[in-house]
Amino acid sequence: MELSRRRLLGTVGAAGAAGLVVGGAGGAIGASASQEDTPKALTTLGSTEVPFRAARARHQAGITTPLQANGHLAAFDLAPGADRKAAAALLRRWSRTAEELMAGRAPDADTGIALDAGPSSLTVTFGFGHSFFGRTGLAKRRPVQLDPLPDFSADALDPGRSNGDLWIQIGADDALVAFHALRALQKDAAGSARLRWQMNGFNRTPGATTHPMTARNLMGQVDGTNNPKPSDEDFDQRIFVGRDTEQQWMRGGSYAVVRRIRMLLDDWEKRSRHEQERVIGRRKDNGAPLTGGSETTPMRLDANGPDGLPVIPANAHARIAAPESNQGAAMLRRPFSFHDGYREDGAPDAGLLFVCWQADPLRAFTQIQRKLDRGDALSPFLRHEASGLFAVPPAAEPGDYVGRPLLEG
Ligand SMILES: C=CC1=C(C)c2cc3[nH]c(cc4nc(cc5[nH]c(cc1n2)c(C)c5CCC(=O)O)C(CCC(=O)O)=C4C)c(C)c3C=C
Ligand SMILES: [Fe+2]
Repeated sequence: MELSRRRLLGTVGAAGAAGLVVGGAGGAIGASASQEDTPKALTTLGSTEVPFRAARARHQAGITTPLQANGHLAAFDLAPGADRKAAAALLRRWSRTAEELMAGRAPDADTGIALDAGPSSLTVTFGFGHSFFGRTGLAKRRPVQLDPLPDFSADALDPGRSNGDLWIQIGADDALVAFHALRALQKDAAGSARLRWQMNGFNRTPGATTHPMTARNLMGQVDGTNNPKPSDEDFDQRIFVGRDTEQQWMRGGSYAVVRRIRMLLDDWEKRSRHEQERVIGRRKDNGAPLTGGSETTPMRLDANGPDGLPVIPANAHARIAAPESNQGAAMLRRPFSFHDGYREDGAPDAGLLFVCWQADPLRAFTQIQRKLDRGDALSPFLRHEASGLFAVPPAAEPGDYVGRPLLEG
């Protein structure tokens, strides 16, 4: 089976370069598994590889990488007695495993879960939580940006599903590839760290729509339209830590805020489409602002209707969260939807694993969430149930592991 996977992967480069698409993913994989002697090229979905360390980018994969269809978020706490040296050894193991898996190679003593599949845009991203620094004797190297987030009035946070010493974000366009990575990394942690919490998410599968589109969330809204774009002049400055940071090990890194936000879908779905659109300030069908145009047309926040009232209501989510309402603050939102079955009252336990990226959480997430907390029309339909804040260092240098400048610097 190992030989088969390697032979398959050997065809990836040629297939990918030629943009060859071999039917659906299931078809290609099914055929290869049953006909070991005649390996076929992987689909482009399966063969797409995201480099563990990009040649020019300093940041880890999984921040500006396009959203994948499957995601796992996991937080670990160091085991009692595990010190800085043990943490360094764990990050070394994790980095090696992540690099192998992202290249579509099986790690040692593999479970076989992802056999036959290519890398499928797998990304693995590592971060450090506030508590990590005290436990490893590195309190002096803890960035102020990791100071705990303030309490918000609508918070109903579960501490057991919040924060943690170490955080991993996994994304892949194949569910087995994503789970395989989660298992491999969890096994690597044995003896050094134990799982604190773990959450599973999903997004639309690439190829499900006629052309690439902004994702929809479980409320049915086009979500992600007004994200900062890598082509924006101030993108790097907003999302990645700059050279003037006190903690040089974070230069080129970013801060991730993670929130498990349950949606009160029974209440939401009772509202008319017109009401739902006024809650956000954008149309549901194409994501265009209520002031007209297409999805990418800027909102006209100063436009009034014939009744003299703002066309985009004063409490519309997109208005309150916009940089214009927040002294220019912006973040890169990169969420996964979640559905964890049904609650006792029959309501879906579903919503958004909200993950956002910024150079400074105080000036981005906290600034905006404070504003939303005071009068966002969307808030009555949401419950913030878990929260985390993590320092995500830059990518490892070749031959190195993520976080070495912190752990050995
Ligand atoms: C603190 C930050 C934010 C939280 C928490 C949040 C939750 C949340 N948002 C939606 C749905 C939409 N959000 C949209 C825009 C938008 N949201 C935030 C911030 C938070 N959202 C920002 C900064 C923006 C961009 C504002 C702008 O510049 O225009 C939109 C509109 C489309 C878009 O631009 O993405 C939707 C829809 C949900 C469902 C949710 C919690 C579950
Ligand atoms: Fe939002």
